[in-house]
Amino acid sequence: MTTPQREGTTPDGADTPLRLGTRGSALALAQSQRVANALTAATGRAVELVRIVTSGDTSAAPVQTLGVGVFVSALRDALSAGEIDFAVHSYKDLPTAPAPGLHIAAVPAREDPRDALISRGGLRLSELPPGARIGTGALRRIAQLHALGLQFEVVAIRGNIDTRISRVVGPHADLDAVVLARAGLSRLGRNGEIAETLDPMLMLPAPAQGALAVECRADDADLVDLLAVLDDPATRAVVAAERSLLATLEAGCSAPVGAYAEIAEGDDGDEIYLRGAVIAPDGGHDVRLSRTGRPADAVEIGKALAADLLDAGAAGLWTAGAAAAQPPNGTTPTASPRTAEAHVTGSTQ
Ligand SMILES: NCc1[nH]cc(CCC(=O)O)c1CC(=O)O
Repeated sequence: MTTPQREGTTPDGADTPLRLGTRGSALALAQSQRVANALTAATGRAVELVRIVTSGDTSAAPVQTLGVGVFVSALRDALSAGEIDFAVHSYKDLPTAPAPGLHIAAVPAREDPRDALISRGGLRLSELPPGARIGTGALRRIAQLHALGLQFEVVAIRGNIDTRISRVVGPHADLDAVVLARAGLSRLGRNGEIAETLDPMLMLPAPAQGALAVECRADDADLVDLLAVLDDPATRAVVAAERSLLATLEAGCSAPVGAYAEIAEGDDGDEIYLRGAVIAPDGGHDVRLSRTGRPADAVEIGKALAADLLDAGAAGLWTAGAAAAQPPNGTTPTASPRTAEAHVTGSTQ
Protein backbone atom coordinates (compact mmCIF):
# COMPACT_ATOMS: atom_id res chain seq x y z
CA MET A 1 0.00 0.00 0.00
CA THR A 2 1.33 3.40 -0.93
CA THR A 3 0.00 6.91 -0.77
CA PRO A 4 -0.04 8.83 -4.05
CA GLN A 5 2.37 11.54 -2.97
CA ARG A 6 4.96 9.19 -1.53
CA GLU A 7 8.46 9.51 -2.94
CA GLY A 8 9.68 6.78 -5.19
CA THR A 9 6.31 5.67 -6.50
CA THR A 10 6.52 7.52 -9.78
CA PRO A 11 8.81 6.54 -12.65
CA ASP A 12 11.07 9.47 -11.83
CA GLY A 13 10.82 8.77 -8.10
CA ALA A 14 14.47 7.86 -7.83
CA ASP A 15 15.32 11.53 -8.45
CA THR A 16 12.98 12.81 -5.77
CA PRO A 17 14.86 13.40 -2.54
CA LEU A 18 13.78 11.23 0.38
CA ARG A 19 12.57 13.38 3.27
CA LEU A 20 14.45 12.62 6.48
CA GLY A 21 12.70 14.16 9.48
CA THR A 22 14.97 15.38 12.24
CA ARG A 23 14.94 17.41 15.41
CA GLY A 24 16.79 20.69 15.21
CA SER A 25 19.35 19.98 17.93
CA ALA A 26 22.98 19.88 16.88
CA LEU A 27 23.16 16.19 17.83
CA ALA A 28 20.03 15.25 15.89
CA LEU A 29 21.17 17.20 12.83
CA ALA A 30 24.63 15.63 12.98
CA GLN A 31 23.38 12.07 13.22
CA SER A 32 20.63 12.59 10.63
CA GLN A 33 23.12 14.12 8.21
CA ARG A 34 25.49 11.24 8.77
CA VAL A 35 22.78 8.69 7.96
CA ALA A 36 21.65 10.74 4.95
CA ASN A 37 25.20 10.78 3.60
CA ALA A 38 25.63 7.05 4.17
CA LEU A 39 22.37 6.30 2.38
CA THR A 40 23.24 8.50 -0.58
CA ALA A 41 26.71 6.96 -0.79
CA ALA A 42 25.29 3.44 -0.73
CA THR A 43 22.27 3.90 -2.99
CA GLY A 44 22.70 7.13 -4.95
CA ARG A 45 19.38 8.43 -3.60
CA ALA A 46 19.24 12.09 -2.61
CA VAL A 47 18.06 12.85 0.93
CA GLU A 48 16.79 16.16 2.27
CA LEU A 49 16.55 16.96 5.97
CA VAL A 50 13.17 18.21 7.24
CA ARG A 51 13.21 19.85 10.66
CA ILE A 52 10.50 18.83 13.13
CA VAL A 53 10.11 20.68 16.43
CA THR A 54 9.36 18.40 19.39
CA SER A 55 7.89 19.26 22.77
CA GLY A 56 11.16 18.10 24.32
CA ASP A 57 13.00 20.86 22.47
CA THR A 58 10.73 23.64 23.65
CA SER A 59 10.24 22.60 27.29
CA ALA A 60 12.64 23.45 30.09
CA ALA A 61 11.10 20.82 32.37
CA PRO A 62 13.28 17.95 33.58
CA VAL A 63 13.20 15.03 31.18
CA GLN A 64 11.81 12.70 33.87
CA THR A 65 8.64 14.78 34.10
CA LEU A 66 8.18 14.92 30.33
CA GLY A 67 8.00 11.14 30.08
CA VAL A 68 9.69 8.67 27.78
CA GLY A 69 9.61 9.28 24.10
CA VAL A 70 8.97 12.99 24.23
CA PHE A 71 11.77 13.57 21.73
CA VAL A 72 10.40 10.89 19.51
CA SER A 73 6.64 11.31 19.27
CA ALA A 74 6.63 14.40 17.04
CA LEU A 75 8.91 12.65 14.57
CA ARG A 76 6.74 9.55 14.61
CA ASP A 77 3.59 11.61 14.11
CA ALA A 78 5.14 13.27 11.07
CA LEU A 79 6.19 9.86 9.77
CA SER A 80 2.74 8.30 10.24
CA ALA A 81 1.15 11.35 8.60
CA GLY A 82 3.38 10.98 5.53
CA GLU A 83 5.03 14.38 6.05
CA ILE A 84 8.43 12.71 6.08
CA ASP A 85 9.68 9.38 4.68
CA PHE A 86 11.97 8.28 7.47
CA ALA A 87 13.54 9.36 10.73
CA VAL A 88 16.74 8.71 12.65
CA HIS A 89 16.44 8.30 16.40
CA SER A 90 18.98 7.90 19.17
CA TYR A 91 17.96 4.34 19.92
CA LYS A 92 18.20 4.80 23.67
CA ASP A 93 15.52 7.50 23.52
CA LEU A 94 12.96 5.16 21.91
CA PRO A 95 10.26 3.77 24.19
CA THR A 96 10.39 -0.02 24.36
CA ALA A 97 6.75 -0.34 23.19
CA PRO A 98 6.51 -0.90 19.43
CA ALA A 99 5.11 1.93 17.30
CA PRO A 100 2.11 0.69 15.29
CA GLY A 101 2.57 1.07 11.55
CA LEU A 102 6.27 1.93 11.84
CA HIS A 103 9.29 -0.24 11.25
CA ILE A 104 12.95 0.04 12.26
CA ALA A 105 14.44 -0.64 8.87
CA ALA A 106 18.07 -0.28 9.89
CA VAL A 107 20.26 -0.25 12.98
CA PRO A 108 23.61 1.13 11.78
CA ALA A 109 26.88 0.04 13.35
CA ARG A 110 27.05 1.28 16.90
CA GLU A 111 29.45 3.89 18.14
CA ASP A 112 31.31 3.59 21.41
CA PRO A 113 28.45 3.03 23.89
CA ARG A 114 30.32 4.17 27.01
CA ASP A 115 29.76 7.26 29.10
CA ALA A 116 32.42 9.93 29.28
CA LEU A 117 33.55 12.48 31.84
CA ILE A 118 34.30 16.08 30.92
CA SER A 119 35.89 17.86 33.85
CA ARG A 120 37.52 21.09 34.84
CA GLY A 121 41.27 20.68 34.44
CA GLY A 122 40.78 17.32 32.75
CA LEU A 123 40.67 15.44 36.06
CA ARG A 124 39.65 11.80 36.01
CA LEU A 125 36.88 10.50 38.26
CA SER A 126 39.39 9.13 40.76
CA GLU A 127 41.18 12.51 40.88
CA LEU A 128 38.09 14.55 41.73
CA PRO A 129 37.97 15.45 45.43
CA PRO A 130 35.13 14.54 47.81
CA GLY A 131 32.35 17.10 47.41
CA ALA A 132 33.14 17.64 43.74
CA ARG A 133 29.99 18.74 41.89
CA ILE A 134 29.18 16.44 38.97
CA GLY A 135 26.28 17.18 36.65
CA THR A 136 24.07 14.65 34.91
CA GLY A 137 20.34 14.23 34.31
CA ALA A 138 19.99 10.47 34.05
CA LEU A 139 18.97 8.52 37.13
CA ARG A 140 21.18 5.65 35.93
CA ARG A 141 24.25 7.91 36.00
CA ILE A 142 23.26 9.63 39.23
CA ALA A 143 22.86 6.24 40.93
CA GLN A 144 26.16 4.85 39.64
CA LEU A 145 28.06 8.02 40.58
CA HIS A 146 26.72 7.72 44.14
CA ALA A 147 27.56 4.00 44.16
CA LEU A 148 31.26 4.84 43.71
CA GLY A 149 31.21 5.99 47.31
CA LEU A 150 33.48 8.95 46.56
CA GLN A 151 31.16 11.52 48.17
CA PHE A 152 30.48 13.42 45.01
CA GLU A 153 27.68 15.94 44.98
CA VAL A 154 25.55 14.94 42.01
CA VAL A 155 23.75 17.85 40.40
CA ALA A 156 20.74 17.19 38.17
CA ILE A 157 21.11 19.05 34.90
CA ARG A 158 19.56 18.90 31.46
CA GLY A 159 19.79 20.69 28.17
CA ASN A 160 21.63 19.94 24.99
CA ILE A 161 25.20 18.73 24.96
CA ASP A 162 26.76 22.17 24.46
CA THR A 163 24.74 23.57 27.37
CA ARG A 164 25.86 20.76 29.62
CA ILE A 165 29.52 21.16 28.70
CA SER A 166 29.23 24.90 29.36
CA ARG A 167 28.50 24.04 33.00
CA VAL A 168 32.13 22.87 33.26
CA VAL A 169 34.09 24.83 30.66
CA GLY A 170 33.92 28.57 30.06
CA PRO A 171 32.82 31.73 31.86
CA HIS A 172 29.59 30.33 33.36
CA ALA A 173 31.05 27.08 34.64
CA ASP A 174 29.57 26.10 38.01
CA LEU A 175 30.31 22.37 38.07
CA ASP A 176 33.49 20.31 38.36
CA ALA A 177 32.43 17.72 35.81
CA VAL A 178 29.61 16.36 33.70
CA VAL A 179 28.89 12.83 32.48
CA LEU A 180 27.69 12.46 28.88
CA ALA A 181 27.41 9.71 26.30
CA ARG A 182 30.66 9.39 24.38
CA ALA A 183 28.74 8.74 21.15
CA GLY A 184 26.98 12.09 21.29
CA LEU A 185 30.25 13.91 21.87
CA SER A 186 31.95 12.18 19.00
CA ARG A 187 29.05 12.92 16.62
CA LEU A 188 29.50 16.59 17.51
CA GLY A 189 33.27 16.39 17.08
CA ARG A 190 33.83 17.11 20.77
CA ASN A 191 35.36 13.91 22.07
CA GLY A 192 38.73 15.64 22.25
CA GLU A 193 37.39 17.28 25.41
CA ILE A 194 36.82 13.99 27.21
CA ALA A 195 38.89 13.60 30.39
CA GLU A 196 37.98 9.94 30.90
CA THR A 197 35.88 7.33 29.16
CA LEU A 198 34.13 5.48 31.95
CA ASP A 199 34.62 1.75 32.32
CA PRO A 200 31.29 -0.12 32.07
CA MET A 201 32.35 -1.93 35.25
CA LEU A 202 31.70 1.37 37.05
CA MET A 203 29.22 3.07 34.75
CA LEU A 204 27.13 0.61 32.77
CA PRO A 205 25.71 2.45 29.75
CA ALA A 206 22.03 2.91 29.02
CA PRO A 207 20.39 0.20 26.92
CA ALA A 208 21.08 0.96 23.22
CA GLN A 209 23.34 3.92 24.01
CA GLY A 210 25.48 4.85 21.02
CA ALA A 211 23.14 3.14 18.54
CA LEU A 212 20.77 4.73 16.05
CA ALA A 213 17.39 3.51 14.81
CA VAL A 214 16.38 4.31 11.24
CA GLU A 215 12.60 4.17 11.07
CA CYS A 216 10.07 4.34 8.25
CA ARG A 217 6.45 3.33 7.66
CA ALA A 218 6.06 -0.46 7.78
CA ASP A 219 4.02 -0.45 4.55
CA ASP A 220 6.65 1.52 2.63
CA ALA A 221 8.14 -1.64 1.16
CA ASP A 222 10.54 0.09 -1.25
CA LEU A 223 12.03 2.21 1.51
CA VAL A 224 12.21 -0.73 3.93
CA ASP A 225 14.34 -2.49 1.30
CA LEU A 226 16.44 0.58 0.53
CA LEU A 227 17.24 1.40 4.16
CA ALA A 228 18.30 -2.19 4.90
CA VAL A 229 21.65 -1.35 3.31
CA LEU A 230 22.47 0.63 6.49
CA ASP A 231 21.73 -2.25 8.86
CA ASP A 232 24.45 -3.82 10.99
CA PRO A 233 23.18 -7.21 12.22
CA ALA A 234 25.61 -7.37 15.15
CA THR A 235 24.43 -4.00 16.47
CA ARG A 236 20.81 -5.04 15.93
CA ALA A 237 21.42 -8.15 18.05
CA VAL A 238 23.16 -6.42 20.97
CA VAL A 239 20.58 -3.65 21.04
CA ALA A 240 17.77 -6.23 20.95
CA ALA A 241 19.27 -7.93 24.02
CA GLU A 242 19.68 -4.68 25.95
CA ARG A 243 16.23 -3.38 25.12
CA SER A 244 14.52 -6.67 25.83
CA LEU A 245 16.07 -6.50 29.30
CA LEU A 246 14.72 -2.97 29.75
CA ALA A 247 11.26 -3.87 28.42
CA THR A 248 11.01 -6.92 30.67
CA LEU A 249 11.91 -4.81 33.69
CA GLU A 250 9.13 -2.45 32.55
CA ALA A 251 11.49 0.41 33.15
CA GLY A 252 11.63 3.54 31.01
CA CYS A 253 14.63 5.38 29.60
CA SER A 254 14.92 7.38 32.80
CA ALA A 255 15.08 4.35 35.13
CA PRO A 256 18.31 3.53 36.96
CA VAL A 257 18.97 0.60 34.62
CA GLY A 258 22.16 -0.10 32.73
CA ALA A 259 22.56 -2.77 30.07
CA TYR A 260 25.46 -3.51 27.79
CA ALA A 261 25.81 -6.42 25.35
CA GLU A 262 28.90 -7.33 23.40
CA ILE A 263 29.48 -9.99 20.78
CA ALA A 264 32.56 -12.12 21.21
CA GLU A 265 33.84 -15.00 19.12
CA GLY A 266 33.21 -18.20 21.02
CA ASP A 267 34.61 -21.69 20.36
CA ASP A 268 31.65 -22.56 18.19
CA GLY A 269 30.40 -19.28 16.80
CA ASP A 270 29.58 -15.84 18.07
CA GLU A 271 28.32 -15.29 21.60
CA ILE A 272 26.45 -12.41 23.15
CA TYR A 273 27.66 -11.33 26.57
CA LEU A 274 24.98 -9.19 28.21
CA ARG A 275 25.48 -7.32 31.46
CA GLY A 276 22.65 -5.66 33.35
CA ALA A 277 22.49 -3.46 36.41
CA VAL A 278 19.78 -1.88 38.50
CA ILE A 279 21.06 0.67 40.98
CA ALA A 280 19.16 2.38 43.80
CA PRO A 281 19.13 6.11 43.00
CA ASP A 282 21.12 6.87 46.16
CA GLY A 283 23.73 4.33 45.08
CA GLY A 284 23.42 2.43 48.33
CA HIS A 285 22.56 -0.89 46.73
CA ASP A 286 22.67 -2.43 43.32
CA VAL A 287 22.13 -5.67 41.49
CA ARG A 288 24.59 -6.48 38.70
CA LEU A 289 24.32 -9.73 36.76
CA SER A 290 25.24 -11.11 33.33
CA ARG A 291 24.29 -13.83 30.86
CA THR A 292 25.67 -15.24 27.64
CA GLY A 293 24.04 -16.92 24.68
CA ARG A 294 23.64 -16.99 20.91
CA PRO A 295 23.09 -13.69 19.07
CA ALA A 296 19.98 -15.25 17.48
CA ASP A 297 18.54 -15.56 21.01
CA ALA A 298 19.22 -11.90 21.89
CA VAL A 299 15.66 -11.14 22.97
CA GLU A 300 15.42 -14.27 25.14
CA ILE A 301 18.79 -13.49 26.77
CA GLY A 302 17.55 -10.03 27.70
CA LYS A 303 14.33 -11.43 29.14
CA ALA A 304 16.17 -14.06 31.12
CA LEU A 305 18.65 -11.56 32.55
CA ALA A 306 15.80 -9.23 33.50
CA ALA A 307 14.16 -12.15 35.32
CA ASP A 308 17.47 -12.85 37.10
CA LEU A 309 17.70 -9.20 38.17
CA LEU A 310 14.11 -9.21 39.44
CA ASP A 311 14.75 -12.49 41.33
CA ALA A 312 17.71 -10.75 42.97
CA GLY A 313 15.46 -7.93 44.17
CA ALA A 314 15.97 -5.30 41.47
CA ALA A 315 12.40 -3.97 41.46
CA GLY A 316 12.62 -2.83 45.06
CA LEU A 317 15.69 -0.77 44.26
CA TRP A 318 14.12 1.71 41.90
CA THR A 319 10.63 1.88 43.35
CA ALA A 320 11.94 2.46 46.87
CA GLY A 321 14.75 4.70 45.73
CA ALA A 322 12.86 6.76 43.16
CA ALA A 323 10.62 8.36 45.76
CA ALA A 324 13.56 9.16 48.02
CA ALA A 325 15.98 10.55 45.48
CA GLN A 326 13.92 13.19 43.64
CA PRO A 327 16.53 13.82 40.98
CA PRO A 328 15.99 17.01 38.95
CA ASN A 329 15.81 20.59 40.15
CA GLY A 330 18.52 20.36 42.71
CA THR A 331 21.04 18.04 44.14
CA THR A 332 20.77 14.54 45.41
CA PRO A 333 22.46 13.57 48.64
CA THR A 334 25.69 11.64 48.53
CA ALA A 335 25.41 7.92 48.89
CA SER A 336 24.29 6.53 52.18
CA PRO A 337 26.62 3.84 53.46
CA ARG A 338 26.08 0.45 51.90
CA THR A 339 24.96 -0.83 55.30
CA ALA A 340 22.08 1.64 55.45
CA GLU A 341 18.51 0.45 55.86
CA ALA A 342 17.24 -0.95 52.62
CA HIS A 343 14.55 -3.24 51.39
CA VAL A 344 16.89 -5.32 49.33
CA THR A 345 20.41 -6.47 49.61
CA GLY A 346 21.84 -6.38 46.11
CA SER A 347 24.60 -8.61 44.97
CA THR A 348 27.51 -6.82 43.39
CA GLN A 349 29.03 -9.47 41.15
N1 LIG B 1 19.42 11.39 26.56
C1 LIG B 1 19.92 12.27 25.58
C2 LIG B 1 20.75 11.58 24.57
N2 LIG B 1 20.21 10.70 23.70
C3 LIG B 1 21.21 10.23 22.89
C4 LIG B 1 22.39 10.84 23.27
C5 LIG B 1 23.67 10.62 22.58
C6 LIG B 1 24.28 9.28 22.69
C7 LIG B 1 23.55 8.13 22.11
O1 LIG B 1 23.18 8.13 20.92
O2 LIG B 1 23.34 7.17 22.84
C8 LIG B 1 22.12 11.69 24.35
C9 LIG B 1 23.05 12.55 25.07
C10 LIG B 1 23.71 11.92 26.29
O3 LIG B 1 23.17 10.97 26.87
O4 LIG B 1 24.77 12.39 26.69
